[in-house]
Amino acid sequence: MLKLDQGLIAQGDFQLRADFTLEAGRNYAVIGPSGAGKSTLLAALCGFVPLAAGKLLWEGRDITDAAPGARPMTMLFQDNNLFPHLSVLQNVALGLRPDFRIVAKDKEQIMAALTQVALADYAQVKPGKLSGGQQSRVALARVLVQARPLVLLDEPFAALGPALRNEMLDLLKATIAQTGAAMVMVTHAPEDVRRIADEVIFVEGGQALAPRPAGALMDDPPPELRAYLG
Ligand SMILES: Nc1ncnc2c1ncn2[C@@H]1O[C@H](COP(=O)(O)OP(=O)(O)OP(=O)(O)O)[C@@H](O)[C@H]1O
Repeated sequence: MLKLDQGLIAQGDFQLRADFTLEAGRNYAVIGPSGAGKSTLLAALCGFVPLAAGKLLWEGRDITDAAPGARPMTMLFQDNNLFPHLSVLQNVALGLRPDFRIVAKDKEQIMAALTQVALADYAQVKPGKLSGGQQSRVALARVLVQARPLVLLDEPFAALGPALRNEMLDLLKATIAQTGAAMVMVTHAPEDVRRIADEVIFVEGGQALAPRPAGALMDDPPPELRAYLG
């Protein structure tokens, strides 16, 4: 589905090599030490950082130089990226129609996404009136309406307490699974890996290793991963 072919990502003096394929509908966790390059890897996949070498292929099509908005993926940002002056409905609508030209069918789709995240009654409310968990659910609804085949998340829900975080991760997994999208999530928490991931991309020593099945890897981690997990 998404192939990073002999990829090299450079940020100043920092370099990260990555060569792997992501399959449709799978959930991937990206883990590794602080500063190893997890965020940089995500930024390169979604086009905020160009590849210094190598190619990015989507179903065989070269998207190495495609602009972020032209890629088959969407990103859920840690801070939710909600606009305070817009209503919940308008914030979600931005995912569908950046020009706000919403027709009846779009509104139905937005309300369906808000229903999925249990916020249908909050469509006209401004984000500032919502709790942290509710704000995260608005951001998730915006991802859902975009219906892209790949969803990237960089430490989502980090601002939430443990119980709410787990609730959000479960909701995320269930709703994304309904769309059939694959998910790539950066996380620092081993328990998130077990909760959500089919496979793990371990980033360390200037390399993003190819995905490995999560259960087996976490049950019997290789020495570098064991050192990271502590
Ligand atoms: N804009 C930039 N210019 C130069 N170097 C950068 C830039 N952004 C990140 N880096 C460097 O790239 C390296 C990887 O950073 P990155 O944030 O991707 O790591 P990370 O694994 O996500 O870390 P953390 O777990 O702490 O968030 C670091 O050495 C960082 O200093």
